[in-house]
Amino acid sequence: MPKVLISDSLSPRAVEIFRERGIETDVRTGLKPDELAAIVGGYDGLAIRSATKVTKDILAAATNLKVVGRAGIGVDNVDVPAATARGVVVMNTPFGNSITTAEHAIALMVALARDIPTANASTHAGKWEKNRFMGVELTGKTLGVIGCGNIGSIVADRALGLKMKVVAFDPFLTPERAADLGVEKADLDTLLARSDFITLHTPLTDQTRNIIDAAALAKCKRGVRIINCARGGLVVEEDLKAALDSGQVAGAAFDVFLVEPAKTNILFGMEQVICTPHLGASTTEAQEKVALQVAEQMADYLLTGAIVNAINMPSVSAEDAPKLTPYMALCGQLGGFLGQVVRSSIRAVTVEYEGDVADLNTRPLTAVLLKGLLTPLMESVNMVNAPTIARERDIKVSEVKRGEAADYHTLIKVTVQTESRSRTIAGSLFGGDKPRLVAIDEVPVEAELTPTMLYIRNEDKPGFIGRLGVALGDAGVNIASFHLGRVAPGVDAVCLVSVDQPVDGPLLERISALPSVVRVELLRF
Ligand SMILES: NC(=O)c1ccc[n+]([C@@H]2O[C@H](COP(=O)([O-])OP(=O)(O)OC[C@H]3O[C@@H](n4cnc5c(N)ncnc54)[C@H](O)[C@@H]3O)[C@@H](O)[C@H]2O)c1
Ligand SMILES: O=C(O)[C@H](O)COP(=O)(O)O
Repeated sequence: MPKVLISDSLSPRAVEIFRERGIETDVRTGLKPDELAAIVGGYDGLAIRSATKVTKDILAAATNLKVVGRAGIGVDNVDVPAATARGVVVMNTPFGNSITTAEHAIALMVALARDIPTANASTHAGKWEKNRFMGVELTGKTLGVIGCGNIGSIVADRALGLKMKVVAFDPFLTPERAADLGVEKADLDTLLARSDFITLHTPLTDQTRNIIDAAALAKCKRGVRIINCARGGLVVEEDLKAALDSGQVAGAAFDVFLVEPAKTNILFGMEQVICTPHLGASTTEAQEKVALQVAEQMADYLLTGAIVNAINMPSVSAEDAPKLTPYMALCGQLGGFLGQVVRSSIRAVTVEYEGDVADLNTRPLTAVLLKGLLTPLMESVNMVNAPTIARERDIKVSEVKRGEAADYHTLIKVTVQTESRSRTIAGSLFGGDKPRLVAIDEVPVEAELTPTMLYIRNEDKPGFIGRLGVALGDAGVNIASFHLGRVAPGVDAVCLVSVDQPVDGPLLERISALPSVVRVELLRF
């Protein structure tokens, strides 16, 4: 039974779902990195929010870990490349807290416009400073949205409802989508120059880090107000402080900080600054949604292999997972076969999917195939990291799909181009779910791949089969199945022999010395 550790504060729905699905679940929040490292090796899944840092060291200790589930959006607290390298799927819940976070941004904008936190504190203190607080109206004002994805577009929608004008800067926002949303697409400088309020909703990337710095702030309207509910690091906090001091920026509302948990910060104590402790996603509704989603997604993956919302793997629906299972086995075998016979470095891999299989999601199949191909050549390859390893090694991987198959209702043909030559192998499913090899280098040969096999290339001459049988028999090796293939009489032939006993080096040498044998390989599956 798989085991999951919940290491951040998740709604109890997550535990209920894991347990309903038969997954043993422990909840241990607030662990220090060394405490987490000490126990994480015992778990197949790790469910987190933003507090747990899933570093390289934690992943190295997580020897059984198969999946990290982020109940939320940002995965900047997870070392995704390290997880990928170790074959750990990282998944998030990309929509569960979007509305709630957008509402927090709007709440902060309204609070900034009317100075609500300071007025609240003053009133609680019995001061009744009615003349001290003079707000600004939102109607007719311009809101600049930096990053108009899920959350940014909800913020834009709500702001339009408040009768604001919305200008959006997002290189990936199409003009059609901007028109649908009712926002004006603009470049960053235009947004900065026109906005009365600016709200940030991008992930933290190399392009967005410090996107609001002293130079950007200088391009803003004097008296602009800035809201950041996305990630600390998008705004240079020192530059913002200087702009607040000079009056260039009238106010700022921050939910996220460069260093979190933010126990001290250069912006703390400034009257014009509203701060919340990363509460964007903290509503009952959003936390129920993300906990439920992450638990379902992780349970599906651990129990059925279905993959949804993974950052480092193509999706596989629960409906597709059982259909893909026999093809996964076939692809693993085809890749494994080629990986054991190639002799020089691989330049390119082409996978042709024909017939029924062409209608399926083939990306996971290619990933499994690459795993099979690379496993004999290097250590620690799995279907999560195999595509990355192939890319890093400059192996060009391509897929071709054809709805029609010539001789088989479903066919997967793999061509590996090495420095010196190309090799092709093809396989199909017999009876809907039994993997079968059907051709090697265009030579037809129908064979089930079993744990120990001899792959022999030979000249098609009389006497070969008898001599091979004698050699195996003399060594006490029983033939379980024997498959021959040739293009035409007398030309090169292929022989695949499944054997019941181990084949040692001297026996292999004896077989390769037999007349007519061109090459012999011992294959393991
Ligand atoms: N405060 C919180 O509690 C909280 C809650 C949820 C999400 N978030 C954060 O909010 C951010 C946005 O989340 P989302 O769900 O809207 O993500 P999203 O992926 O749907 O949208 C992000 C948008 O940013 C745009 N973008 C990327 N690079 C850009 C660039 N250089 N300049 C301008 N735009 C760029 C993308 O095109 C995309 O449209 C994430 O960083 C997420 O972690 C914070
Ligand atoms: O990226 C997110 O989903 C938010 O930052 C929410 O983080 P949290 O789950 O720690 O509140």
